[in-house]
Amino acid sequence: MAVLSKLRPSLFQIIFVLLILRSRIITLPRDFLERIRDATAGKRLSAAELTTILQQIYVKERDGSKTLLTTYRNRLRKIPIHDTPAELLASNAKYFPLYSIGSKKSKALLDPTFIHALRSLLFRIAIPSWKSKEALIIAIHSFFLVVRTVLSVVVARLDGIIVRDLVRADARGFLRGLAFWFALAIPSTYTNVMIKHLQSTLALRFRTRLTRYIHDLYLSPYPNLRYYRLGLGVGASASDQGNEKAKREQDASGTIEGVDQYITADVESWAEAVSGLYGNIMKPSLDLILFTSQLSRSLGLRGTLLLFGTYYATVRILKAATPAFGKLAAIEAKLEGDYRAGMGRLGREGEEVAFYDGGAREKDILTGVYKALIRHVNSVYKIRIAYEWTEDYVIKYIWSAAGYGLIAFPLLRRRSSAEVDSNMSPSPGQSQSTSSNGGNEAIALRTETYISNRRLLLSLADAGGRLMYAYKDVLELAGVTERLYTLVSSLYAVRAASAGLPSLSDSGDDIIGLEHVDVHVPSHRPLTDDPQSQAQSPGESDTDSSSSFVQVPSSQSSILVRDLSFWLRAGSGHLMITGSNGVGKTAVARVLAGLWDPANAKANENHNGIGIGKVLRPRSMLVVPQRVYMPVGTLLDQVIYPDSYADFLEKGMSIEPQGSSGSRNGNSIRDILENVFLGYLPEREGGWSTRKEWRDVLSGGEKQRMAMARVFYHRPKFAILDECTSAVSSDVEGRMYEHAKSLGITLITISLRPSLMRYHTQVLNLTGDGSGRWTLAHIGQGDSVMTPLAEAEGEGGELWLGFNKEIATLERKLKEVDGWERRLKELDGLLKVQDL
Ligand SMILES: Nc1ncnc2c1ncn2[C@@H]1O[C@H](COP(=O)(O)OP(=O)(O)OP(=O)(O)O)[C@@H](O)[C@H]1O
Repeated sequence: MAVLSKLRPSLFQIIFVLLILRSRIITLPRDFLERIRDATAGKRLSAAELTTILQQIYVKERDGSKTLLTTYRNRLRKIPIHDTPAELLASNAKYFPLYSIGSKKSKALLDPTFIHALRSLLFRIAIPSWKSKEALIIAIHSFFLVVRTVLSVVVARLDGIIVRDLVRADARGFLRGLAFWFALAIPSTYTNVMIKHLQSTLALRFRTRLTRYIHDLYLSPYPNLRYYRLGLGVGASASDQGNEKAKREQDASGTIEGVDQYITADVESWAEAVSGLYGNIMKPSLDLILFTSQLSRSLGLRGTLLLFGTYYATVRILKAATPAFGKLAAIEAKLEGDYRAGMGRLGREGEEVAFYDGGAREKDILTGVYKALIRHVNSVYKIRIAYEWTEDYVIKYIWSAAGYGLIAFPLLRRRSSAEVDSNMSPSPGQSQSTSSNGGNEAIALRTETYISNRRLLLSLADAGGRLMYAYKDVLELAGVTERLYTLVSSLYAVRAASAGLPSLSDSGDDIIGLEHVDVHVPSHRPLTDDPQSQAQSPGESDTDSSSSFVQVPSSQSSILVRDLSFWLRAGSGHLMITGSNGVGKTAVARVLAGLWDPANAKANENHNGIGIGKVLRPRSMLVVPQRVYMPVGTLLDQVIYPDSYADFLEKGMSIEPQGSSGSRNGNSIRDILENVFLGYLPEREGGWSTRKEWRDVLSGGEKQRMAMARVFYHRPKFAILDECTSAVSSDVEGRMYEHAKSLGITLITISLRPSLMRYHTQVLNLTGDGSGRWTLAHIGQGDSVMTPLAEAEGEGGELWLGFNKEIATLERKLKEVDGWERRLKELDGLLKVQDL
């Protein structure tokens, strides 16, 4: 009762009112609620307004942040979104060096690398500061956990008191105890609900923090382009000898497989595991401390020592029986990712598979991947049988037996002292009834001690069990932590395009070109072959991990084009790049766009102005790739990509032409579509704001024309067109080329079509004989054939002489057309004379 008296009625009242408010037992009238919503969340929007908002998606704020526009119950909702500051992303890099965690001992719970990884993810990303909302939630969560433990002790005591009053046949005491019991139930249940709620909220917040952080890293703009360059082969250092799994997980090229699985499922599992783990460790630990201190009062020193002995034995037994849950969880996540990636691929390439009628083959592939997953999950289940049996046996039975022993100990001790007392005969003044009353009281008190201790012991067993589960959870968390850490550290390890090279982008905005560049297929390898130096230890985390990796030619033979030099000033002409398939034409575009670094990029360090491996990359350029990308969104989004609707509005452009049709300035999206002969699309597809799977809806040629529409919308100074009109008819292709030139766009075309040559002034031919040779020539007008600018010997030159001869022949024939027409008229005249 002493414990209960400490709880003031005012606390109960406060909790009760809070509980009622939270559970919304009192509901306010609907009209009244609507009025409150109108006042706080703004007026209801019309259908047109809703459509506009859905199209706009977000507005840009002055401070660079964005406000997401969403609708809820037909009202506008604004959600401010702040990107992770670039300085924070950069300063955190030192906390994520590349190394393989969880190595050597699979069950090593306190493996320093795991602790480092967990600390980095937790305190650098999930809880960025102690003033963050997450920290506040943890504080409130901790408060409820403490309240819960205190309430458990109170309940155990009350339990004992109720039974004691029952044994005493004290009706008033029993009813009073019952009243307290009901009163205690309110804060107890509320506390339980709040603990669960706060845990879920915390998990969600962790997930959001991590997701945003990883998005900011992964979808980094040029020059990092991590979403692209990660796929080129800068993965975690899989060469750490102890980490077989990491090795398996990275394919031969060193990329991380199934990044989507890491960013979606793994982030979610990690957030849930971490938030759950806090409660699962904190609560039972508190229980253990508090219950043990409560119990030790009645158990005495020997009993308490026995209790600790039981804890120790339990930990030893279960540790020995615990399998490597972390590893198993990580492998399961990887296999899940494989299966998910397989399904995703089929979804994307459905039509291609259907043309081949490849369903059966795809089924085989997917079944194989699924079987591997199921085999693993099954084996985990089997491994768990032995573990869970041991756990159950130890926690339920050994602990219960130890509990009985511990409870019996003080009771039997009291009994033996009572027997000593009873052996002494009662004094003559003592009546029989007094002695029987004293015996009843003793039994009642013993029952109270027994019931309270038993409840505390049961709670203790429960706490012990949960701690053991928490141990298993930590092991599983280690697996997901390893995967997430691998992802974040690999993202940090991705080197920016030509990082550290002074040459890139300093060409101003007017020149595009290459100076003595060796083009190669990039292959990322550690600077050193010594595996120990690649897998850093957490202590070495201060070193910049990104400097450990460089792009190096995988072998000399992988050089596609050697010592390539050319440049083009905006408006000074147009270049065509040609050569046979696989010779490296697109590779040249990749180097120009900064996706691939030149093989000899580092060599220009000491080259006083003479650019070796130098890329002249203007800011205003657009590359239109072979495969047209169609983003999710409206028809308008297809034209303006990668601009958003907000950017489109900012540029002051309109969808439909302004003013009369005669005074069109070509600035409207309608005009742009007309120029690529897609003017019919808005009407056909149901308007500009129609959302469809455009990849499937548009034909191959239409997609390519749409890609050209993007060029006309953005009007870059330079456009690299990589066989992006191969499915377009030659007349439309020609007109699009003419229009691009009329907009002042300097073209670099990669194509095998000789007919396109007429739109260019220079031609770069990659010979494709394995030597990396090339020729660059002017395309002459009229009779003059090409003029070599820089020439290397090879067969490519002959090909170009052939093309130019053909052009010269065609042009000669065109000149003769007038003569033929004159002759035709003469013949017509002669025939008419003969008829007369
Ligand atoms: N990411 C990559 N990983 C490995 N090899 C690659 C990669 N990208 C391209 N290659 C190789 O580089 C070579 C040149 O490719 P590129 O795409 O530049 O050829 P191309 O001349 O444009 O060919 P095509 O005319 O067929 O489009 C090819 O042999 C190709 O297999």
